[in-house]
Amino acid sequence: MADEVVKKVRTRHFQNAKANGIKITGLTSYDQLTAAIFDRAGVDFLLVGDSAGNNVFGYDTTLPVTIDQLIPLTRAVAGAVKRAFVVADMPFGSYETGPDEALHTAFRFMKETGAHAVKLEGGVRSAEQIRRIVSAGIPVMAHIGFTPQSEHQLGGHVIQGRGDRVEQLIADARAVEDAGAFAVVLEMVPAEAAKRVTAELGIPTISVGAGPHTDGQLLVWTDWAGLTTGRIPKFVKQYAQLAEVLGDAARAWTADVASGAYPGPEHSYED
Ligand SMILES: Nc1nc(=O)c2c([nH]1)NC[C@@H]1CN(c3ccc(C(=O)N[C@@H](CCC(=O)O)C(=O)O)cc3)CN21
Ligand SMILES: CC(C)C(=O)C(=O)O
Ligand SMILES: [Mg+2]
Repeated sequence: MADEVVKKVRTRHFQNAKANGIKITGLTSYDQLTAAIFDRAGVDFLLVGDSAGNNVFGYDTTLPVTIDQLIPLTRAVAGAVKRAFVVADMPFGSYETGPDEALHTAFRFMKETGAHAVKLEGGVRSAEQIRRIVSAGIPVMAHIGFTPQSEHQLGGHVIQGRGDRVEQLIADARAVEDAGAFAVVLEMVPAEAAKRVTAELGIPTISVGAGPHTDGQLLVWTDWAGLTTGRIPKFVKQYAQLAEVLGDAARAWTADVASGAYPGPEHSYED
């Protein structure tokens, strides 16, 4: 039987979705098993986030994550999808010094992983980096509002764009659109601020903790699936309780091995 032909998600899908009022969905993914599951379920894009720092490597923040750590994870995700659009997150320290460094990093992800786009943090401060990467033919997803790579400067996990500071958020949004980003993630901003940005921009907005009035939604998969055991943000809705499921399985297995219930004859080989 011939392989099923699937229409791949492209940047134009993001644009068409905004034009037609169809919501865009994204989850993070760091491995081929979850990538294939989310792809088959119809999630539009998979972000190989530097949140791998917390979720794969066990760091407290995303700051220590390197390009060399993310490349094999991104390759695994890109290799596992048939339809989803794969975005490679550029880690802290891989683009801030200027457009040359940013383009060099973007080239590494595009050549070595099979990702379809890159993402980097920052609005006005990252506009020249975005412009240079886009000029080389690489789609860029921007990320403004709360930007985890600057959490020490921002003073922790603080909601951005409240009150008067909505003007800075709008300036950041305009700067990334003007620089050529095809979409922009808004993280931890008030719903009304995200609504204003969404109305004022031509490119789609993706909310992660930015309320319902954006063109799409994104969550960190381990938060969303109840695998994260630490503090999870208010904006997360858990769609499964994987930590509980796996903990129960591990306890049942341990007990079965202790009692001799596992392995049974059906799990053992004949001579
Ligand atoms: N999208 C996203 N960004 C992150 O930076 C992030 C995640 N998800 N998930 C995993 C960890 C956990 N993080 C967080 C971020 C915020 C809160 C939190 O509780 N925030 C408060 C609002 C901020 C405050 O006033 O402290 C909240 O009520 O949501 C918790 C964990 C950071 N990490
Ligand atoms: C939370 C999203 C936007 C992210 O950058 C990540 O997972 O690394
Ligand atoms: Mg990130």
